[in-house]
Amino acid sequence: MGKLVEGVWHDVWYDTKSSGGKFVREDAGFRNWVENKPGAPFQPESNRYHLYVSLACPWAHRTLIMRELKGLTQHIDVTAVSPDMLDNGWEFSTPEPLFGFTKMHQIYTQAKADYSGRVTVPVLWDKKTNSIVSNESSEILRMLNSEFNDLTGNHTNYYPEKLRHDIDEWNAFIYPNINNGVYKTGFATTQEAYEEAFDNLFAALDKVDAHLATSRYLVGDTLTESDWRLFTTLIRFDAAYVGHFKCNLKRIADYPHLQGYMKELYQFGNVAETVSFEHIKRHYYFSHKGINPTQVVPKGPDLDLESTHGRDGV
Ligand SMILES: N[C@@H](CCC(=O)N[C@@H](CS)C(=O)NCC(=O)O)C(=O)O
Repeated sequence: MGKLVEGVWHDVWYDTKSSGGKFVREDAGFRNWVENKPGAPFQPESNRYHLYVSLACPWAHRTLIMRELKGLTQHIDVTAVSPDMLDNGWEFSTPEPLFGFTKMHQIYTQAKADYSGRVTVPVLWDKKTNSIVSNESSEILRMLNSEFNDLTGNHTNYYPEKLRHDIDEWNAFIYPNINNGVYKTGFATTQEAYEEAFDNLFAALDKVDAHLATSRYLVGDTLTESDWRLFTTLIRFDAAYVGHFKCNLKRIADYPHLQGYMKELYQFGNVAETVSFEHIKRHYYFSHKGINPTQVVPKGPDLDLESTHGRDGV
């Protein structure tokens, strides 16, 4: 774990001292867009882009899901990093295919030799300009959702115009309280910061569970990007966050509606193939030595994800 400072790798853990024990996530550094319009520098083209992900990472996972849902698997290839993120940050267990690099920070300095900032996944790489289009998953998600439609013929829209208000509202609620809420709970270094994040997280899960009692998905009966953004945290919850991040008031399996909802999304299309509990458990329990010094990875839990989700009547 570390960061680049003017192109040089430094091994440093997150600074929580300057924020009273609270974990504060840094903004992404590359914010360009693939756009299907004349003259745009990043055009949607088959085999032009490469997606670097971690199968453990919830932010990267949502881009991987969108790539599947939008029929982009034969147009955008993927490289997954090793689940172990230690002194060198994210690494490749075998050299990655584009340059033969063994470390993710080399991809960043290949794009910008004097880059300063954290080296995060996902990264959408452009083979044509030899640069990073974006390392912000929420924006990569939108590009995959809409900009490659002419190429794939897949016009399913997970961010439709008429539902944007509700989708934006759910995203604004779920990101700080749930997606990042589990990290704020797990990375807190004071009792107060931990308890505040913990209370906030479970209040948010209670609210979503109650909503799902009468609503098939977050926004009525249409599956939207908000569902996929929530899903990647839910699917990691019982396997990693309950134990490793001490998010242990309840498991998702204890929630009457969240559990069935999560199972329905898991069973949707090829989504199950994007989920790797091996990477998820190994990454969290093995990489965060400050939290789990023995690096022992738990064998369980036994998750029941294949049985009927029971959501058809909602
Ligand atoms: N804003 C980014 C956040 C991505 C992110 O924080 N990814 C984590 C993995 S789950 C990471 O790569 N962390 C490495 C680090 O912070 O040094 C996004 O959503 O794309």
